[in-house]
Amino acid sequence: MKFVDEAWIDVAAGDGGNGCASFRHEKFKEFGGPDGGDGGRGGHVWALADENLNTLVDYRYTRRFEAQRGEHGRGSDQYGAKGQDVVLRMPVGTVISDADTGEVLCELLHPGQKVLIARGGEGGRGNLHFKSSTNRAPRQKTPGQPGERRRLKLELKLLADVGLLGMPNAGKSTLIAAVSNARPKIADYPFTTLHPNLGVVRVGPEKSFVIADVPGLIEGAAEGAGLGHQFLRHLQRTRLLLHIVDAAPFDDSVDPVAQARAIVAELKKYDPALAAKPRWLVLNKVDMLPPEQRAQRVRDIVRRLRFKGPVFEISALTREGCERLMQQVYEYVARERAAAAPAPVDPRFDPAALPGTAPTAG
Ligand SMILES: Nc1nc2c(ncn2[C@@H]2O[C@H](COP(=O)(O)OP(=O)(O)OP(=O)(O)O)[C@@H](O)[C@H]2O)c(=O)[nH]1
Ligand SMILES: [Mg+2]
Repeated sequence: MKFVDEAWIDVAAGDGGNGCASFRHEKFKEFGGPDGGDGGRGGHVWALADENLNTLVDYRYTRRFEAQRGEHGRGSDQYGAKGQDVVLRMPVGTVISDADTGEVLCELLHPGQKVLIARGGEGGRGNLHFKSSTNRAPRQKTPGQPGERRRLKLELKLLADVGLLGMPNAGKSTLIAAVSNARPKIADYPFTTLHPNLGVVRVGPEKSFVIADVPGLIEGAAEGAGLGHQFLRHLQRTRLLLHIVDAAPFDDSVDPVAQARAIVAELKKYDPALAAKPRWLVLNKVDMLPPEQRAQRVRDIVRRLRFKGPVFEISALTREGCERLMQQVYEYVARERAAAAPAPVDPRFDPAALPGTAPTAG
């Protein structure tokens, strides 16, 4: 399932340092020549495609990036130092455009691709360059040029790493709302979610993954019951499924184990490959279980399901256990990403054909 992650940032390259007007002062020499050095170039701002990143969520926290200005030139032929560059790491697949004009500047397509997004100002010239046969003592110097400033829009189309699976009302949307930036509709009636929702879960700086909330599945979905199972195709490219089970159904006649089994049966009917995907059992609504019965009820469900994989007890409502679950999901996803083959390079990509993308020597 495709999802667009967006961010707006302001970038400012460094201004160039000013050139200097100065004259040599030496003992016993009345007229020293000009010795004012040039200002240094301001730092550039670059975008760098990093295969280890997969969302732009970090750019929602820090939105302004400034490269260092160039140093001013000084006397005694001293040139100002260059300002330091800033390199912004972004996921492969990020499209960078000018937020004001809408013009697409570039698309980061291969890991390691580096693109100049704001050019540092050139340094000014010192008076040592202005010496001529007619002017031995020039006072001219030029100021540094301003660094480029732009407002950029970053866009990334991405795929969900993790899918939520479960009966209507199990609490899938409540969970995604508790842990991610997604704000789906939540209600105490089945089939509240009619369309898949995606959210970005951030567990730390540059540590995030994408989670998909799909409409609830019921027994007979393969034959079209409820909303059917067409939504399951959105889960096919995920790396992990979280099977959300309501561990404390309001109606006592509802058995969480039977509900969980029905989901697995539908999954198998839809696509055995999907059923074979890594799946963790997430028992939700544990806040509704009487504390003295909780451990026993959980053990019972797991034993009767003969579930062998990881089991989590959470309350999407009170958020108990949610953070720990997301940490573990992140670690799992990060390991899977590292093991996956690097993304293939798009042969259509030609940096020269795109405006503003030709990396210049920095
Ligand atoms: N007590 C309690 N209630 C919860 C918990 N999680 C969800 N709920 C409630 O359960 C109801 C259904 O939650 P949703 O998140 O809409 O369920 P869903 O799985 O997305 O349902 P569909 O979109 O219909 O498939 C809502 O009234 C939630 O407030 C929980 O951990 N504890
Ligand atoms: Mg829902």
